[in-house]
Amino acid sequence: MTTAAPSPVTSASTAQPALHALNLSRVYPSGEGQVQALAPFTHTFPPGLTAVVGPSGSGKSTLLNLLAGFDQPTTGQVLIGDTNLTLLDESARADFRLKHYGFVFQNHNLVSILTALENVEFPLTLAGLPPRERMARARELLALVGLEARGRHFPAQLSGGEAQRVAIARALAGDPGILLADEPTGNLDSKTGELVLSQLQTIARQGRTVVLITHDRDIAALADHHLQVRDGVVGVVD
Ligand SMILES: Nc1ncnc2c1ncn2[C@@H]1O[C@H](COP(=O)(O)OP(=O)(O)OP(=O)(O)O)[C@@H](O)[C@H]1O
Repeated sequence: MTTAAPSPVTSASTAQPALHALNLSRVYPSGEGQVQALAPFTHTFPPGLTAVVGPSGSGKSTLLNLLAGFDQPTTGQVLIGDTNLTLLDESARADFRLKHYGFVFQNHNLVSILTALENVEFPLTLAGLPPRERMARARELLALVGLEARGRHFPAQLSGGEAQRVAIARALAGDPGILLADEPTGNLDSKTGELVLSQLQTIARQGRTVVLITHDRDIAALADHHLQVRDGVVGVVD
């Protein structure tokens, strides 16, 4: 008996590599001295939704930037499956990110002159997918975030929550195993924020590793796993 392959939209199609932070730390120069933005920290981010909370300036974005390979650690490594992200040069890191990571930020950063559908299609165009395939996939992704009826709307015609859900659909275009979200609900009222969070939960339940930075404790409470950052020290909250 043959089993149909799972749709790439409903489950992350690539084998799910674990995301490991190994003795990861970051020290920044500050005036004459230094600031330890992140103290050495070892953790495996499991598939599912991990919320990272902590006060302003505690080191959350530093952690996310290191996990993404946007910034290089002072000590330690980021391992994704067999790949040591920290040892890759900048262009190889960018390449790896394109294939394995999706990003959602506080501002949805949608292109204002493109429709919702075209915004989701955009990374697929860059990836060289033929027009028919990329439109079909963009439609599936919009449906995944419950916005199949909004494909022709421009960002200015969408609510903040809808625009953020389009941004989530766009982040999933490359079928990444890892989704990093920095305050994606920061500009939304609490009800809309919970709706966006529920989309992230759906994505996480498909086997992806989703890391969510948030100031909002109610939003964080809905995650599967919890980390707290204080003065650069990361702790697991049970
Ligand atoms: N490029 C940099 N150079 C020097 N110091 C930095 C740099 N980036 C961050 N820092 C410092 O590192 C510490 C952690 O900053 P980080 O941005 O990670 O905090 P955060 O928890 O994300 O804050 P927020 O919630 O306000 O975004 C802060 O003291 C910050 O001033």
